[in-house]
Amino acid sequence: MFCREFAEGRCHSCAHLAEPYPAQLETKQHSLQQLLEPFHPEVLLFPVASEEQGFRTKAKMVVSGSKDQPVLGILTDRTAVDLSACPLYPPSFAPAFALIKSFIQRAGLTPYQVEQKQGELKFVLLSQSQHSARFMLRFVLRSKNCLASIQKHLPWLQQQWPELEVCSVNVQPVHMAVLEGPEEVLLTLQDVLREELNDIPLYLTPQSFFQTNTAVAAALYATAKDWAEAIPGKRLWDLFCGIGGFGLHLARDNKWDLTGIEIAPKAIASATRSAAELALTGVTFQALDAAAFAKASTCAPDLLVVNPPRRGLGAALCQSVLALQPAWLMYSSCNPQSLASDLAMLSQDYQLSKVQLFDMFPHTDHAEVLTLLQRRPL
Ligand SMILES: C[S@@+](CC[C@H](N)C(=O)[O-])C[C@H]1O[C@@H](n2cnc3c(N)ncnc32)[C@H](O)[C@@H]1O
Repeated sequence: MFCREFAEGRCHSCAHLAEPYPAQLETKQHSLQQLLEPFHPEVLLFPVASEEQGFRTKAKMVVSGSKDQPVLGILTDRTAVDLSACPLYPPSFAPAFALIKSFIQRAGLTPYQVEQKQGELKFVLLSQSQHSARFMLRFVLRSKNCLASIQKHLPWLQQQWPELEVCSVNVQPVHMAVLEGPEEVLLTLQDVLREELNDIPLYLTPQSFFQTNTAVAAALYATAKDWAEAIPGKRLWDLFCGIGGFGLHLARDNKWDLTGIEIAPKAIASATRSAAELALTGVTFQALDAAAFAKASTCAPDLLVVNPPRRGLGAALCQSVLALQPAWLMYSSCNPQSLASDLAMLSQDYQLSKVQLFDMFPHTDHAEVLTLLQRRPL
């Protein structure tokens, strides 16, 4: 894949872009094998490859430059690098970024300048449904000072860009490297972007997590469903369920009674909507802290699915899992290091049965890893 910003040394986000993709995958698999060697995995499957470009369906752009010449991309050593032609995004993103820049000019949105603590527009966040090709756009602002201007000019943007389905403003007043704040102001009638993976409807909302590589996420959920098919039992928990990707795939044919737990209420509303659309019975989604839920539970599921943020499960939740003793544990991780720390605790009672790498983040050192663990015989 050719990238001008990489070739000319301005962007280093894809650290391994110069290596042929098969070699990148081989290196990642080798690192994973070494990292998980102490846990003696019974089966280490071949990695699931990604498309080499056009796979990233979610963009987080720092806005810099000026309101007349905005730059969407990254800031390295205080230099603005425009990434609106980044080949990681599908081809439909470049024209969308061009429209967003015109909109910034029209609405007079001054980019936030970190050094001077001046300006309003911090980030632009853009997601696209690969099912409908429609977009969700979010402006992260320092305050609501520009809100009226955004509202005034939004009909122009919608007219130019009929695929824009959801638009909102996030208010992030704090001067620190936090991407978004708690307050979200919805500007369109639609508040969800419908995605569909393996015939499962998923509803993306402004403040809910969704995977960055939709095609690899589809393969990940399909594999999780496959692995779960051979597992006996009825009770399934999906902790850190987000908008329900894992749980909904597994519960699709009503084999499992599913409890999905997630901290973000909007994500829980999305997951509940999908379950209703699929007419699933025996499914509950609740907005709760996963560790508190597990600690307060006395009855273990037969299969526990976990997909925590980068920090992993941590000691408290691992202790709850060891106390509950579910027969099977499926752990999907976006951070092999925290996965290994958690496995160091869990492996006292669990055998690592299967491992597979899903290359959600090509050209980087990051990897998504799906693992299946079975409780050792008592
Ligand atoms: C890596 S994402 C996985 C989401 C989902 N499983 C998916 O496939 O899209 C981690 C999720 O954990 C949620 N989360 C973070 N802290 C949490 C907590 N303490 N309890 C429950 N959920 C939490 C986040 O909101 C996010 O949706």
